[in-house]
Amino acid sequence: MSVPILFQSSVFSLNPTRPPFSPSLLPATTPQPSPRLPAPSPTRPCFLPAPISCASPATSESASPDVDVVIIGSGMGALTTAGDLCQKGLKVGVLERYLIPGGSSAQFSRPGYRFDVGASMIFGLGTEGSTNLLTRALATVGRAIPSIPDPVQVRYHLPDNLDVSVARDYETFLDNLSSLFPHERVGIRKFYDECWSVFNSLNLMPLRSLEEPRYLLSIFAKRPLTCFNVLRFIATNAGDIARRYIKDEKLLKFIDVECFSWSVVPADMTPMINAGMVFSDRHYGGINYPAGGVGRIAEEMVEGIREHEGCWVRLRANVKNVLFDHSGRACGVRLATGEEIRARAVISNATRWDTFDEGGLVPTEHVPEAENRFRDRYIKSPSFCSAHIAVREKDLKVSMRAEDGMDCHHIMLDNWDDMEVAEDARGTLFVSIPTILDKSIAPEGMHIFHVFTPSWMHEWKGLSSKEYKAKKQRMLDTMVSRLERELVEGLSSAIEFAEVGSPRTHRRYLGRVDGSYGPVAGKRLNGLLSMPFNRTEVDGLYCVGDSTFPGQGLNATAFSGFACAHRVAADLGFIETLPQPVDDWLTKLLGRWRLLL
Ligand SMILES: NC(=O)c1ccc[n+]([C@@H]2O[C@H](COP(=O)([O-])OP(=O)(O)OC[C@H]3O[C@@H](n4cnc5c(N)ncnc54)[C@H](O)[C@@H]3O)[C@@H](O)[C@H]2O)c1
Ligand SMILES: CC(C)=CCC/C(C)=C/C=C/C(C)=C/C=C/C(C)=C/C=C/C=C(C)/C=C/C=C(C)/C=C/C=C(\C)CCC=C(C)C
Repeated sequence: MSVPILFQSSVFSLNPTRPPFSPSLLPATTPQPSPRLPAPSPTRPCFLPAPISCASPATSESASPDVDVVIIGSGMGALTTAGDLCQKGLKVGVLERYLIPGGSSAQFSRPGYRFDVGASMIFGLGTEGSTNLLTRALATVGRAIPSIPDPVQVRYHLPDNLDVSVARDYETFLDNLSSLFPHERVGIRKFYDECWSVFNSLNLMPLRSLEEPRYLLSIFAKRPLTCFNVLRFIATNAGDIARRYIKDEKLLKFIDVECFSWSVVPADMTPMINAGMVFSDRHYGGINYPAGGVGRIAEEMVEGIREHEGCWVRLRANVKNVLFDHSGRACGVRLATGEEIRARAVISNATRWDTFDEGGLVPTEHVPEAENRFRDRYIKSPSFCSAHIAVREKDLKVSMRAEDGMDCHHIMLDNWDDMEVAEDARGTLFVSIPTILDKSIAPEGMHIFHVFTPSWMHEWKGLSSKEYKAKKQRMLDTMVSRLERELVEGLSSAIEFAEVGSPRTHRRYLGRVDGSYGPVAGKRLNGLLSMPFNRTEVDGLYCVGDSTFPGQGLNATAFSGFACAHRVAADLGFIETLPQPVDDWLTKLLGRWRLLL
């Protein structure tokens, strides 16, 4: 049975009859006034260097006020950086090309519904430790949002009838898995305990910029054993550790799927630091759904940033390129409208490719040689074909109640060989039903299903409009029939409407090259240290988000946001560093060492 696709060309676009979020967040036509530099700030310390003048000859007086830092994009990486910088007393401007903030963590509305653009499985909203980075990001702007704990991170429906629930409680999860592989009971515990060892170390540290030597020296001095434990794992991948303890090939395949489900690469290519975070935090802080939808996090961040004097967020502000002064230092941005905004530092939350590739934000003559190293090591991961589906509960033949055992997140795979990308929706199928946790995001009696499967841009190129629509319909039908067969009987006749997004949709609405989920290692790399940090080789230009250490994921990009804010604040004189020559020398030394890895 074929499921009708409604609004299919406008997925992620806004319903004009319903504001996407509180009206106070609607695009500000006039940014809040910010004093021109070098206005003294009460929090600005005496070691602040003289302001840099951005004297682009082609630059006329900008209509917008100058800021300390201008940020391109409003993904979670950008908003975390902005929040932390505002809190440190800097004047920050955020420019987002789309109508809603949050990038892949935004939400779009249809009458009565709030759909999460990206995944609904949220790490980092816990209350304890130092790795609850979304909670911490919200706190920088004085915000907190209620969240709903998810008792099961994910339920896997895998080949060979392997059905595994990842319970919030660690021991319950180990028991579930060990009952399926009793001969590997010891190995299973050893592998996941190693993940805890990484996590416990990270969770003891204040998480800041790893390219700021004063911070690094201070945490090594305070917690030497913890740091050496992190160093022990930082150049390894999860597959290496899993193989050390586990021999059963089917169990190793399960661990591949466990890694692939968030890193989009198998365990051998997944950095152990990230595996340690994900495989432990789900049992520590847990997976928590933000009440009202994932987009609430970005909305609250924006409201909080706007409350800081001189800080602003502008929507519908498409940055065309970065501006440079006579010395080659990045000193502002030019919008598609021709408007120019000057800043002492520029941060790009666009992907590395959208920042540095031809036609990107940085003109070719300013692209540093060092970018070739990134291109050589990292490739774009595939994008997704996704469907946001509104479903009538009364027409389903299964109970959708958590109490009856229905989980919010599922991963389905019919054939081990199809894990990475299989054409026509045969690959890994990701399913989230956030209304199981939060009924407020859909009308009474309705559910939201968000279903997606990896898909490459090239499969969607060169299609006529009719072929494009037909392909979307085929993908939707395949995804729905897989789901109906394995989990939700009656689904196809309970669908009110569905909106399908392709890699082309993700490119268009999220501004991500080829709609990619993010960078993945193009060849086997040693762990995480070769991933770029936030500084670039261009003076005054920084990157934040999933193209920087430690990669994809909201909590990961929030880490990159805190790290970026720390390094930028240090470079602009808002945080005390080691004396400049020593700071420079040690940072260079660290950079050289990372090149050897
Ligand atoms: N469960 C989860 O953990 C979860 C859920 C959702 C998203 N994610 C992941 O979160 C990460 C978030 O990523 P991120 O912070 O790197 O960013 P992002 O891609 O989400 O956001 C980047 C933002 O920059 C904007 N932008 C790009 N170019 C621009 C330009 N020229 N001018 C103005 N704005 C521009 C885009 O419109 C977008 O809003 C991704 O890895 C994503 O896959 C994870
Ligand atoms: C010398 C040097 C440099 C150094 C030294 C040593 C040290 C000190 C180090 C340190 C380090 C650190 C701090 C690190 C950190 C890290 C971190 C924080 C990380 C994080 C991570 C996170 C992550 C990765 C996450 C992720 C997540 C994700 C991606 C998710 C996703 C999801 C999805 C997609 C869902 C799907 C499913 C369904 C729907 C079912």
